[in-house]
Amino acid sequence: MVRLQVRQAELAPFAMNICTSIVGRTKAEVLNQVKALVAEKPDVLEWRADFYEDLKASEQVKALAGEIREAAGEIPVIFTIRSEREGGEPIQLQEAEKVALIETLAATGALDIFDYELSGGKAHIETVKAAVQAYGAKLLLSFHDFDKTPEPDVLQTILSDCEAYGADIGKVAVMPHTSRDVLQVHEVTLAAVENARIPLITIAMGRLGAPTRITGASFGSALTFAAGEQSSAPGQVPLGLMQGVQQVLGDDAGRLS
Ligand SMILES: O=C1C[C@@](O)(C(=O)O)C[C@@H](O)[C@@H]1O
Repeated sequence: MVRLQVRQAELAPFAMNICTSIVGRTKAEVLNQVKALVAEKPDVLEWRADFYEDLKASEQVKALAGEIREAAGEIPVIFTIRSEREGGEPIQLQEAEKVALIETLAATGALDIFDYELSGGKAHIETVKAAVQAYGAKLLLSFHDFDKTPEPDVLQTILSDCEAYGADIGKVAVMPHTSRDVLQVHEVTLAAVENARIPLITIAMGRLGAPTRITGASFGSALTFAAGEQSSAPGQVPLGLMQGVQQVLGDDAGRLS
């Protein structure tokens, strides 16, 4: 099993690193959120740039990425433009413009990991991968289904496609409707991580799926997303609570007896 190497790697294999998302609409909101979140010491930050109001102004986006980097210090930052079809905010960019923006941002060296959706297609994935990896950042290929939990064989294929398409990290987030759906996310993860050579992140969203955000490490998931000032997807546990839980799960100070 491959672990995501960030700050709390020593907690593995019992606990997960925790990521929290910046979802500001304006520059001021983004920077205020970064400042507030950094003070809470998440292991990873995600800039959900689809929330940002002016993605078309690439020079401003570049400058803002630099300011986020500076404020984040040592905390790795994921750059994400979640598409509307996969649960993101409406944006003004076409797919090719999104890819071009990622290329521009990768070259700045300000961001550590770039999330790109598998549904963007092979050609775009190749372009993003080349740009991101050329500048020493990591490619995270992702898949989201806000309506349902796909069948286990479909989920399995999606996770192996992430690796086959050259990702450094793979991620799926799906919506469960039954407890069996939740169990399937864990089962698929357990099977997938046995063969994977990259870290995998799996999430069942919503209230029903919330246990996967807490106990994912036991089944091989590498990272969990917790709510910062605002949540970025349904079912996220507040950051402070999640830190407490993962700390207890991950340390060997005898708090679990
Ligand atoms: O892909 C993910 C996972 C997520 O959707 C969640 O369910 O926590 C939250 C998103 O911000 C992130 O990009």
